[in-house]
Amino acid sequence: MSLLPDLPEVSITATDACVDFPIFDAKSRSLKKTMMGLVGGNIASESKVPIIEALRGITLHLEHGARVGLVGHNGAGKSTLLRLFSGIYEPTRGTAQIRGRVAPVFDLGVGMDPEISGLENIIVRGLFLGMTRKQMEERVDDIAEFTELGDFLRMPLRTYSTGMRVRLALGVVTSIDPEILLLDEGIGAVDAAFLEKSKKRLAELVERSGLLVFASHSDEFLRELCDTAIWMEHGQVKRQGEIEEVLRAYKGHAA
Ligand SMILES: Nc1ncnc2c1ncn2[C@@H]1O[C@H](COP(=O)(O)OP(=O)(O)OP(=O)(O)O)[C@@H](O)[C@H]1O
Repeated sequence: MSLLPDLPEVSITATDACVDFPIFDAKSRSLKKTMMGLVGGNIASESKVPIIEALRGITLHLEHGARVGLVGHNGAGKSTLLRLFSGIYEPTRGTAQIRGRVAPVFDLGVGMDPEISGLENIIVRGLFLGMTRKQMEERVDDIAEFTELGDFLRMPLRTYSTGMRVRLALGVVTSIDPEILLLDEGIGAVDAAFLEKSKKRLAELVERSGLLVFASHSDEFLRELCDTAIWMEHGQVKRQGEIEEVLRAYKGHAA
């Protein structure tokens, strides 16, 4: 962590940050022959062990009020950037300073226990996202109603279908009050009517979050929740700016 003075209360500041993944069990000969594709990070092959340079030279500053969409091809570095912002990854080189309470929403199922009931999972998942037990107890009835799961909320989570689990997870996630909300797309498993209902709650969640970074392949969702965007390519920031402008440049490049 670097010592940067006078940063606002809620902010993300990265300076020349890199994240490398050394791959110890790769077939290095075939890797060297591989052409650089459109998809994926950069593979450095000068060293004995191939290194995937998932993020390279990331320099950016985001403050309270920022609503930033992340776009880019598969493997461009969007999820790795979100993990860097959440503190899950430390930069291999450079610095990343995160100020504020972070709610990382990457995998809706993380933090859920299959053996306990839906109601108990609501509390546990809330704690995992940085809420207190008291806050979650105050919200549990509202979340229960939103999920429309009825008596199933008293059944162990392992008895739920995928869509039922997503309903529960979305109910909890959209009830929290984060300072920094990091969203990775992954809410496709619910039926259309429930998704429509969730969009409103998601929009309200974003409204009360201090700072949002949202990785998605859906232009519609990005436009709904974000006003600026970052286009990632091969682990680098290719473009950053107003959302329509970045989407246009990204789409133009892909065509
Ligand atoms: N744990 C890991 N170990 C090794 N390489 C990884 C790991 N996580 C990501 N990578 C590599 O880092 C690069 C960036 O991956 P990342 O998951 O950040 O991409 P993404 O933009 O989120 O892609 P997608 O749109 O497919 O989710 C890719 O080349 C990927 O192979």
